Amino acid sequence: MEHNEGAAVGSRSRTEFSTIRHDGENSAFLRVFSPSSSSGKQEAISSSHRRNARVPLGNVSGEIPMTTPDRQSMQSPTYSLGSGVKRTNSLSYLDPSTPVPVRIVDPSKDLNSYGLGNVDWKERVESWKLKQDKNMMQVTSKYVEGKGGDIEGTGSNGEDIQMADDARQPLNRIVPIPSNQLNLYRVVIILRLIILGFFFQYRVTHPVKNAYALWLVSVICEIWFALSWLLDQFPKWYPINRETYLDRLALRYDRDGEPSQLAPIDVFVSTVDPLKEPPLVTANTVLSILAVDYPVDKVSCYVSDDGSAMLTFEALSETSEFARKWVPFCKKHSIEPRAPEFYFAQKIDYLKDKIQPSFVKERRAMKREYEEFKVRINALVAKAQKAPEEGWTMQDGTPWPGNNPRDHPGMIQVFLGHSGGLDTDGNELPRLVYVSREKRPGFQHHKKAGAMNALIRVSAVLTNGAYLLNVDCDHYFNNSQALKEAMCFMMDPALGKKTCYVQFPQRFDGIDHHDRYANRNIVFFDINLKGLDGVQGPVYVGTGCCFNRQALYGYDPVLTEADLEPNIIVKSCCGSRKKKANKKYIDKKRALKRTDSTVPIFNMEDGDEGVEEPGEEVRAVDDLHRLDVHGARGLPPSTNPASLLKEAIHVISCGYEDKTEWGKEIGWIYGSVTEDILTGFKMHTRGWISIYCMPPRPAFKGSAPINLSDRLNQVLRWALGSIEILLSRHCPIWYGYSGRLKLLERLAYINTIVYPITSIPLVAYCVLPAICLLTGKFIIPEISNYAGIWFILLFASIFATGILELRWSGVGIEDWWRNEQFWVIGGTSAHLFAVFQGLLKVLAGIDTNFTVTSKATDDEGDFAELYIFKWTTLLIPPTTVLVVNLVGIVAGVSYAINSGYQSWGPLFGKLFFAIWVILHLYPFLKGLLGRQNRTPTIVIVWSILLASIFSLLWVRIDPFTPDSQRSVAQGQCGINC
Ligand SMILES: O=c1ccn([C@@H]2O[C@H](COP(=O)(O)OP(=O)(O)O[C@H]3O[C@H](CO)[C@@H](O)[C@H](O)[C@H]3O)[C@@H](O)[C@H]2O)c(=O)[nH]1
Ligand SMILES: [Mn+2]
Repeated sequence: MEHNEGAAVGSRSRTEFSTIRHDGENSAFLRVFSPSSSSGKQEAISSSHRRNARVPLGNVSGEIPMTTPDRQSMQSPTYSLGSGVKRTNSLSYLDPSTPVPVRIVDPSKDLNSYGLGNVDWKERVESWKLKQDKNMMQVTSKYVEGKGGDIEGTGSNGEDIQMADDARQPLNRIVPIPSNQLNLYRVVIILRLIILGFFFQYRVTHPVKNAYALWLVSVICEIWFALSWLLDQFPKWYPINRETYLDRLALRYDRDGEPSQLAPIDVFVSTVDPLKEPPLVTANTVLSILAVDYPVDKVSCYVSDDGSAMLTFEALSETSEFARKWVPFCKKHSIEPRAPEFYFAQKIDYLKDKIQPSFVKERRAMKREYEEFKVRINALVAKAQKAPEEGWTMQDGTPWPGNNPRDHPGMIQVFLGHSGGLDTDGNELPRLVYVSREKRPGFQHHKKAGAMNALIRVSAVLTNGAYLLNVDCDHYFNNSQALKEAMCFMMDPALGKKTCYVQFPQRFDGIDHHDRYANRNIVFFDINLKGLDGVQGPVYVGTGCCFNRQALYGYDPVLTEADLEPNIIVKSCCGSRKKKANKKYIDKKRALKRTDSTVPIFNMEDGDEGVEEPGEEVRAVDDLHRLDVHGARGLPPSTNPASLLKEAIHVISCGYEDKTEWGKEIGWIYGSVTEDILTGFKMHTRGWISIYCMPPRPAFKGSAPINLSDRLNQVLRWALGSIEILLSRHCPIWYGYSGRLKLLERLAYINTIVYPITSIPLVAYCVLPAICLLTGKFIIPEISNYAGIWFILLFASIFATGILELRWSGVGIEDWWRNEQFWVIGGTSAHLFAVFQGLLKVLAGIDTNFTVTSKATDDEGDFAELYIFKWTTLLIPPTTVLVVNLVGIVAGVSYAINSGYQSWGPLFGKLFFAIWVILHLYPFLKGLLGRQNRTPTIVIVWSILLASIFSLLWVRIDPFTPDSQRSVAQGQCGINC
């Protein structure tokens, strides 16, 4: 029975909101948008009603105190129904007659259909901006005072001066790649380009007479490959590395004994399916966030549950309890990583490094606590395996509102935080918020992008951090300093204003030693993204990314002429504290003042007289930097929590985004299953830059699908997402010519969306060797010495660029080779399907679904996962390519054997070609054959194959037959037998 129908009885006219108890222990409150009427019709309150809605606050404060630590009742909050308002039948309270242009992107647009959501939202955004501006001014004046004090007041103290000096040092710097490496690399690229020109000149002008079609196909393929090489190569022209200075960040914003000035950050975790994304995995991620090394009152963790699962909710409740012990333990002993599962999986050598006995003891106790926690979570999971007929019920007998994941009210519950009780050391914990946005049939929910946008709004209402960081539920903080790393860029005077996000590379646990299916994507993360970092910044990859809230709201960055300079700060820190550099700061300031109306007006010149003073430019930068300090927690403490929650529930209702720019210009952008690429692309076209941050200790770690079928499905989704973008209005080939997207950045985006198309020429090219072997024809006419040189040079230049690239990036040859292999495997399977599915989608309007990849809890160990074999149609094309080439080899070799010596020469080319294909598909073959103990099958197949080849060989080359006889035999056989 649907929860809706039952709950509708009588409740309809009684209440709007149900309040969940708020107990002393948990201090949690959940407000649930009440279920719809029995008719199942969509309902919501009108705006006027909503404002007047009386929230049963009395119930919130007058809770039954929890005296017994009864786990069950702690997990299942009780509802108490208060008197509310009547509902009306309007779907949403967006009043179409009220224009809500918060920010006009396109003035030609109808104002009524434009806006951030509604009047409330507009007010919110505007007050947010105002508050920020106010904060900036406060901080600025404070700083000016402080600065004076540092330099003159406590001037006698040398240390203080030193400190003040240090505090002005840049927070990050570009570590250039040695220019000799880079220059050689560039020279080789240019040479390769020239060689390629000559190569094509030869190829195009020398058709193969007896195999015209083969030649034509191969040349077309080669031209496409060359084009895609260009797209891939040139965005890697300016690779850079970066370095951060956490100590300077602390000196500047987080000094001991002073209130921290670090900006507040809201951290988002997305989860959807507790069966594929085990609650223990999510719990570990959440724990690593709660234990992060950042002022607790400046971190809030939002968990989006798109599956509206009571299991996720209860697991989170357990997690919040366990955090009270876990967080102080992490902080006391400064352990890493702060996700317990991965921390305890580390081997610790107790004999090394004088580990304190007290630590050993506490660690052991904590490990036991964690194991108990795990047992509780596993019990919840076990209980959740089979849903009761009537749906889940909470402890007090109230039905779980999310029983139908496609039709349920919005739910929010706040755990921990300011009023949520303290940890075992008596310290406050970061806020933890469970959010499950409303879902109703007939509404587009936009998958992950929709979930993220709901979180943007909820967080704006509840905590309003200046920055947002989002992770997938399986990507835990592996480095507790990650937020500070991001702040080294976001709070940097030179970069902060124009940086839309700081992307961290994705790193993974639990990948098989040889990374058979290139899951780690090392080439992409360590070569391509480093290259983009030197252009306009890395693409957004969906997780481990810290955003500027302003950029997500769709604002343009503050751009000035000085922005053409890559990183002014670097220059000053590298010693050239010259007048010229100094002038630039001043220029930049002026420009800023001129162009940016959002910057509060205060006299920046005041502190800046006497430009001659050494270090002055740095101070000027500091002033600039003041503009970058975002507001502290955006909400006054007096704000009524009940009304806030009410508003928060409202902003996650499913009609909320109707007729707004959410998903079009604001927030995560809709229209592709790779919402990440699209979202980042939009920001780059607005002129924002992004930053790639690779701390030595990886900031985040996730899990990846290590079995063949799951991996192919993941790659299929990514490729499909790219095709969706290619065929949308946001296609980087046509979109965004405002002059703010750098050319090389555009090339990179074009590359990330057209790459699936390469699968078509790739499949053709992989079948060609087999055809050649079977027909005895070839794609290249007999080669002259002159032509041969171009072929050899081409191979040499390809090889040389590869090697040099590996050198500057530090990527290993094995990773590179895996990447090459998977390029062929993915290309002949997933990418090919993606092209057709994508076309189908556009032509027939079939929606693509987001198939979430399962995250193994890795209890089996031994990479059992690697050998899981699931049949998918994706396997057919590569298998065919493989078999055809094997057959081709056998046919070719036996043919050559039959035709004698002179046929071996031409055969070589074809064989080489076919073997090239097979080598690339080798990991795929392994995946097809499954676990080691099933190998006999392949061994048999191979042995039969090899055996026949060798026996044939033996017969033909028979060393006992005299030469003369053999040539006779050849003559009889003829060429085309
Ligand atoms: O309706 C949905 C579907 C997915 N998700 C979440 O999206 C995330 C990514 O899903 P996953 O199956 O792990 O995809 P991956 O291929 O591993 O993810 C990469 O690629 C995705 C784009 O396809 C990005 O969204 C991810 O951030 C990026 O890590 C997970 O946290 C899911 O819970 C939702 O919140 N709602
Ligand atoms: Mn994932």
